[in-house]
Amino acid sequence: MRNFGNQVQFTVYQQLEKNLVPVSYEELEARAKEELEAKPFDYVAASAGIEDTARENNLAFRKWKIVPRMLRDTSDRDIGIELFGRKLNVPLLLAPIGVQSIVHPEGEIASARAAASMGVPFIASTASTYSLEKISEATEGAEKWFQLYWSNDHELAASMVKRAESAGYGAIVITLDTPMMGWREKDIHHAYLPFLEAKGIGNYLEDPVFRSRLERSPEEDIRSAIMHWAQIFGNPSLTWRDLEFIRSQTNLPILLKGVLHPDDARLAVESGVDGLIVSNHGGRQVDGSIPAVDALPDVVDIVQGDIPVLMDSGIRRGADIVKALSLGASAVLLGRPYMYGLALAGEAGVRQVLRNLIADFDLTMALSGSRSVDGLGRDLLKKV
Ligand SMILES: Cc1cc2nc3c(=O)[nH]c(=O)nc-3n(C[C@H](O)[C@H](O)[C@H](O)COP(=O)(O)O)c2cc1C
Ligand SMILES: CCCCCCC(=O)C(=O)O
Repeated sequence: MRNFGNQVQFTVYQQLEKNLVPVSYEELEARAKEELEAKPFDYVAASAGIEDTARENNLAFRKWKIVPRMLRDTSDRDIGIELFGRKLNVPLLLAPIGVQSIVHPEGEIASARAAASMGVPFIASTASTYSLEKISEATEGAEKWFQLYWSNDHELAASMVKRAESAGYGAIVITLDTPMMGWREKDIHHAYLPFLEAKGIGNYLEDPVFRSRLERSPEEDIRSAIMHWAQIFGNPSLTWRDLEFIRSQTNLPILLKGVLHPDDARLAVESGVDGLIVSNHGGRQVDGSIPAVDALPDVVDIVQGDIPVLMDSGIRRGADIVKALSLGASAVLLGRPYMYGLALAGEAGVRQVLRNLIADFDLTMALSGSRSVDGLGRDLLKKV
């Protein structure tokens, strides 16, 4: 994408087009809170424990300061990157987020379409409302990845991976940090989990292995299907050795999401995976864990460029992307902000969130003295 973030042009655009969603993240969240019922809003917005990690994910970005460079001719810019042999318009993907229909009936279909229209890969969650095939059909030809929740039924995990490969997904993201859900006090208070409704496990309900485990079809007996899901969804017994099993199921690139410790990053490289996503799941799993952006430099250092390192957890503005890339991330994943855009205005809302973020990134990169993502490095940052 070239020269996207001219603020004067953007202001003209805002005058011509209706502003569907607030520009500021804080207002976006506040408006989503007004729009949604308390249970789904809290499911999206809240995190584990006292939510220190969720808060610090954002604050940690603000401790890294950009030291902009001048007189570097940033008139002609390109924010594109190459990842796994494919060109991306921008170093940004939509993070896997399950059960999106709790905020908008079109759920993942709307988000994936918005992402496709901006050239941003969508990462479909195992826990999607819509099946991975339906998401793929709705965005034919667009780059998208599949995120695997590795259930304790290995045949089911293999089936999900095969389905993703047949449906045209370009990479498999295995999420490691959620073999069980974290202690999320608001959800426990509301006694709410979206997976206890049929739409919450939509992608599972269309899986042939999942269906083969049920005595009666989900159409006949949805309660038993949900109870079965509750027994199989997580697998805390997994170890590094188990990765060989998924590797044997697919030739697609495999990324591990949820790595924070440099020793795990080393194990990941040794295990032969193709990429890492430094993430603390938006603070939803281990409250008190290190902010993702603070974990990033040590992971990048230990990986030494052997495989790409992506990151998420706390990306809110263009400066956050500039900082993550300067610390060595190849790309970042956007989470909650797009869910709020979806809640407020469906596909168009997600598109506007993306448009604003990408323009902010392009502009901030240029004003920091870089013409391209390659120009971003640690020399541009100071931690205070
Ligand atoms: C409502 C919600 C559902 C999520 N569902 C998934 C999921 O199904 N799979 C997954 O790997 N991560 C999931 N995540 C974590 C995101 O992929 C991402 O790591 C996180 O949102 C980043 O934090 P941020 O949104 O605060 O930036 C979910 C996050 C939220 C907020
Ligand atoms: C696969 C079962 C749990 C999905 C939880 C979705 C999720 O990641 C979240 O943070 O919520």
